[in-house]
Amino acid sequence: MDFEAIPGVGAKTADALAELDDSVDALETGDVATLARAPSISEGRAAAIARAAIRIRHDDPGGFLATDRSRELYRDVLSLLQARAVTTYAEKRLETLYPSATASRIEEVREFTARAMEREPTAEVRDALAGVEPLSTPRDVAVRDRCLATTDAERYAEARGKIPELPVEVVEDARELAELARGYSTVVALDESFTGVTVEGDVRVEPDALETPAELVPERPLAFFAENRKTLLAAVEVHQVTEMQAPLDTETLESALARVTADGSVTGDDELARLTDAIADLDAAISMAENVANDRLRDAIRERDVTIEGSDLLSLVERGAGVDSLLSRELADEYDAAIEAAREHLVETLALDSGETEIARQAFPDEPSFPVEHDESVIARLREQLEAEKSRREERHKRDLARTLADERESAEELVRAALELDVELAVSRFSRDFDCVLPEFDSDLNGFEIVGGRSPMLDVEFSAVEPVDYGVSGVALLSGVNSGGKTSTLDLVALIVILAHMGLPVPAESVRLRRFAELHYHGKTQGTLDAGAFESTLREFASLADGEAGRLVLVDELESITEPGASAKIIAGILEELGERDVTGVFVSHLADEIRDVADEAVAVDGIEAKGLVDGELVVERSPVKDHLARSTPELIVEKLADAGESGFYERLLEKFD
Ligand SMILES: Nc1ncnc2c1ncn2[C@@H]1O[C@H](COP(=O)(O)OP(=O)(O)OP(=O)(O)O)[C@@H](O)[C@H]1O
Repeated sequence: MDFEAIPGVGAKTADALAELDDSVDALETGDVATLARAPSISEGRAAAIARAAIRIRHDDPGGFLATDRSRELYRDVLSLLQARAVTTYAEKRLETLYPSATASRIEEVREFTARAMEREPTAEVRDALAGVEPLSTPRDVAVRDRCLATTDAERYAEARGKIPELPVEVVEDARELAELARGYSTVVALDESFTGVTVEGDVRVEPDALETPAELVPERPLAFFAENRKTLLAAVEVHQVTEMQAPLDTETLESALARVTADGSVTGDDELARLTDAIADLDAAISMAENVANDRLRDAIRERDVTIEGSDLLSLVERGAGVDSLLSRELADEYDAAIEAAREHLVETLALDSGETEIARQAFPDEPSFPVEHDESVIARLREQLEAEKSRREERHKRDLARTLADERESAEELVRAALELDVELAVSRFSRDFDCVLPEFDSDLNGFEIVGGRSPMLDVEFSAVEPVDYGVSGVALLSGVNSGGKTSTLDLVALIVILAHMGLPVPAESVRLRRFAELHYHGKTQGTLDAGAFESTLREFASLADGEAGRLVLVDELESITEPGASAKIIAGILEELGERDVTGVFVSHLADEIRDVADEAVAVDGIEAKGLVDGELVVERSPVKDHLARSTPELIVEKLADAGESGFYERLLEKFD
């Protein structure tokens, strides 16, 4: 794949992507976690690359979010979704969902969404997902207790290339092979010529061994399962609690994984456990056995009255004969019993088998001496024997396990991928459930949007307290209304729903119909009057807005705050006229609806968020804008209230000015 064809991917990034085994697949599926494993590619960049690759696939020019405010809202939407993901993978993967004007992309995500909305995000599955992580590549395996042997230089090179995990040795003859067998628990001879040769130790002649590397180094296929054991088990659990169809037999995988430890060794075999314990306890057991013998002998000596004949004493003194000879004469039986107790202690503590017992018994000398000391070379031999037995047994188990698991790697990868993808679906499902969402309906006959019962999850009130808003606009409209009536919140709601709809996601409303927009231009409220320079550049921005392509949705919040009210009304009227002539949908929030209507050449639609009245000094607002209705302003409402109270004729006369 030509990575450089992806917009924003230069030669360096393309090289980094090429270093990944599965970058093509990751780009195809939007697997941001995998892409971010490429050298020097951050997660944010990986998400941008994945989005760019998706855009190429859909021939999508991008740029739907045309202003800072619309981009800001998109980030907010994304955060709401990401907060509902369990795994980091899903969080990153959600970043590949972006608002698009391209039908095929929207449709692709809508199919995913329809599936996602069916999913039940139970606490059980979320708990199971907490243990699932993207699979990691196992570190290189190095085996030290097994080696390959050959007499042939070419064969040597081939073995080094094919089996880098094992040491490969060149030998001249059977004698050197035997020597090698003393240093390794298993030697695999690769030459036919060794067939029939008998040497001591575990030496196998296998001329075809290089053809079956997994038999030679079962550690190779096992390393993947060992490294990813926890994730694989969690992925199995995810499949079990959701009753999702698994791509492999989960019971077989579970019982195989129960025999692998995270560091790649095998467990679950009593004999192996015995050998492992014996090796670990050997030093402690030998010194305990020594103590047993010495304690017994010490007691025996202490209790004994020794009568020594003069000639013996003379011989001891003159010839420097050791006390040992006296010991052997006087305490031979006690010594034998003490040594027997020490040997038994060693054999029993380490649970040695008969072959090992034979070696272990030699650790204590038959010749009496005090204090009793073990023979370290015998213990070294015993240790070697135990370690060799352990290695061979372990290798056999690993080979068994490798046979069970080797062909399951792809299915295991699929198992984890499915669990991680489920988390992406569950995040969408939770979002949809938390905010009572529906899938919106795209309708090419509309020149705007129709929202019924829309509730924004981004307000500064609890979602349960958010009042539903019905609002629809076809063409261009002004939105008037009382202060704090919810005009900005309505624009936010429209933008939020439009962004979600163009991402292919469900929207927080009872129902939504809308046209597919080309771009979203949302201009938030400007803070205060602009100086001449800033005013000029804002005006330039709006000129390009008026000239831009068809099919846009333009949302503008109180543009009048950029300059004095009279000039603002004229500017807004001018922009509305331009937009009205093009195929653009627009909502302009303004307190100057009356003034704008006065200076506009064409009729301007005005909707209004109306206050139903004042209760305890608080406005009671009907949040859904009333169509074709200029809402009364807050001052007007207050004057009206005072006039109704009949306190002074002044209020009645003042009220007339508002008509
Ligand atoms: N649909 C709604 N449900 C519940 N509360 C809402 C809703 N819409 C708005 N509000 C509340 O009203 C407050 C004011 O809303 P908003 O800022 O949108 O009003 P505004 O009409 O734009 O005000 P201004 O004229 O001062 O710009 C919000 O902070 C929110 O607490």
